[in-house]
Amino acid sequence: MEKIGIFCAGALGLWFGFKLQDRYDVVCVSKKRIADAIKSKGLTLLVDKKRTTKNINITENPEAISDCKIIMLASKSFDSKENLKTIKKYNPKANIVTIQNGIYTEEVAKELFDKNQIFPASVMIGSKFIDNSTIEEFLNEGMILGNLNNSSKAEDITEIFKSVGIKIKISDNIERDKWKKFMFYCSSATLNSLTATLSLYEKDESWIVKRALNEIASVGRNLKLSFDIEKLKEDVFKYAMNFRPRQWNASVGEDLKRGKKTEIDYLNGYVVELANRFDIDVPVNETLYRLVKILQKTERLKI
Ligand SMILES: NC(=O)C1=CN([C@@H]2O[C@H](COP(=O)(O)OP(=O)(O)OC[C@H]3O[C@@H](n4cnc5c(N)ncnc54)[C@H](OP(=O)(O)O)[C@@H]3O)[C@@H](O)[C@H]2O)C=CC1
Ligand SMILES: CC(C)(CO)C(=O)C(=O)O
Repeated sequence: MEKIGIFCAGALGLWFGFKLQDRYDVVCVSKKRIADAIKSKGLTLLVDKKRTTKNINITENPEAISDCKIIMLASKSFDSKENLKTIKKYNPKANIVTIQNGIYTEEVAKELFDKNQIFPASVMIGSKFIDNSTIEEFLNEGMILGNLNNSSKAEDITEIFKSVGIKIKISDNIERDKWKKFMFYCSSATLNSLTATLSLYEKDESWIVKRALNEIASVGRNLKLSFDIEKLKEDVFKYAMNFRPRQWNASVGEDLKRGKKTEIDYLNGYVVELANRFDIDVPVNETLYRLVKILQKTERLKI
């Protein structure tokens, strides 16, 4: 049986660990506070107020990933480089699934690993911490997985996820699908993080979503992308206008509420960085970016 490692399992990584351990040999590597809590109480998943608790294999020792065939990197983007180096140290031949929002982690992974070991995923599953041993699923629209080299391994990994009931599709162009999520995040999820809005189709929200997407497309036109950024922009806008979550706690907002560092430098901050490179103005993305940075400092949203 394939052994699967969830490296740096937090809100989303633990969700995957919870599902995958039903059929596979899974080890989650987490911070000590989380590993200790789950070892003593089990991991509880809350879905629509229903609680299920399971015992999962969890440790804070990174060596535990050394015999895993598949490793899901589940840390935040700002930790990607360091954690990919740790994976390389303990298991240089592993197949690595990257679930980070944004497009940065795969860039680093390509520098450290062979392309056919990297399986980028775009995840539309929302999970947040209630406490160190309890997570809540608040959104489940499934995920898309792809690979950087044509290989049948992505299909095998997809089957593993499917076999435990995870909604998953295989991508015919994972660069496009990662950008799709990146554009949705920067235009819409950052807005949810700042305002708690659930209604992107309303006048004020759609005004921001549209302009943020136009700016990202203008930046994207300067890059060598393998897809039509104008079409993707239209697709993301349509998706956002039809998005009807009952609950939505975007991760940047969750981090602001907890007084934790956010991934904004790799989201709207990355749009700003690219725009500066090409001398383009991206005022809506830059404002969203700077607002998150200010809130990180003032802790105004901290509960
Ligand atoms: N949560 C969600 O709904 C979604 C998240 N994503 C993406 O998934 C990624 C993970 O997000 P999320 O689960 O919310 O983030 P979390 O912060 O909840 O999880 C990451 C965990 O990794 C831990 N960590 C960091 N370094 C190490 C290490 N060396 N050893 C052990 N643990 C470590 C962190 O600890 P500490 O907190 O102490 O730093 C944290 O507990 C992000 O890139 C996000 O963009 C994508 C879709 C949805
Ligand atoms: C929950 C979801 C899918 C959209 O906001 C997400 O990617 C995140 O918040 O990190």
